[in-house]
Amino acid sequence: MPTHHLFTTGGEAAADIAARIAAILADAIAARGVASIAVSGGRSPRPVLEALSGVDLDWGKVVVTLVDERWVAPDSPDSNERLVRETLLQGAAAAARFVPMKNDAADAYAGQSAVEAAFAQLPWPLDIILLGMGDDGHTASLFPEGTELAEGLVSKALTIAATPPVAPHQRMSLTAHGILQSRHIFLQISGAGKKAVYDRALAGGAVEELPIRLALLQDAVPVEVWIAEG
Ligand SMILES: O=C(O)C(O)[C@@H](O)[C@H](O)[C@H](O)COP(=O)(O)O
Repeated sequence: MPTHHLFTTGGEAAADIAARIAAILADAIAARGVASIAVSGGRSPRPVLEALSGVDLDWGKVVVTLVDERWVAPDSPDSNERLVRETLLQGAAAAARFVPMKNDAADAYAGQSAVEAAFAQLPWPLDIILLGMGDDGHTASLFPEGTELAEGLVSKALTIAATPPVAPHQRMSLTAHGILQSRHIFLQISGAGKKAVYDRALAGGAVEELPIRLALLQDAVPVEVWIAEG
């Protein structure tokens, strides 16, 4: 059962998530000399990443990567790498080592083996995986009815190339296996619509129906969920 943190506004939730992330990263540096986090893209993480950027941490010992990426140029407005560079990797936090999920391959399928090789070098288990959830219950780029969903749930690889059924751009995503190679899973939920989907996911059922269940219906990795009303 996840631990829940309830807030009225997304801003309050974001500040609290950033503080929790900072504390875990600091503990990881103290214990192992390195800290690692994979963050999601989309809208939800932006205020978290901005708040985290201002935290006093030994950023040179922090590895930052992504939960998923859209297969677009790193300067595209749709690039999650761009989001992370513009928000988190500023000021002192620019000293963190960023590991991209996109390379120069013509498409995500052609680029996957090089991404997998780069990800194999990360310090697994990662300290924190920061997930988001779509209105359809997808997490990372593991979409309900996605062609690659079944493989993404059982693969022993860390990453998978995928084409979303509806959303734009080919994706590179962590697999379920990759997401569960972590010490902490954090999830951000905001608004009544997503809260309803979240409650349905938590109540149990097929992971294929609501892929966020891959994180919620397991007890190997502790999960914390920040729920904001708006
Ligand atoms: O790059 C992405 O699109 C994601 O990582 C994706 O899984 C995201 O977390 C959800 O779609 C929620 O997105 P919002 O936070 O924008 O609602």
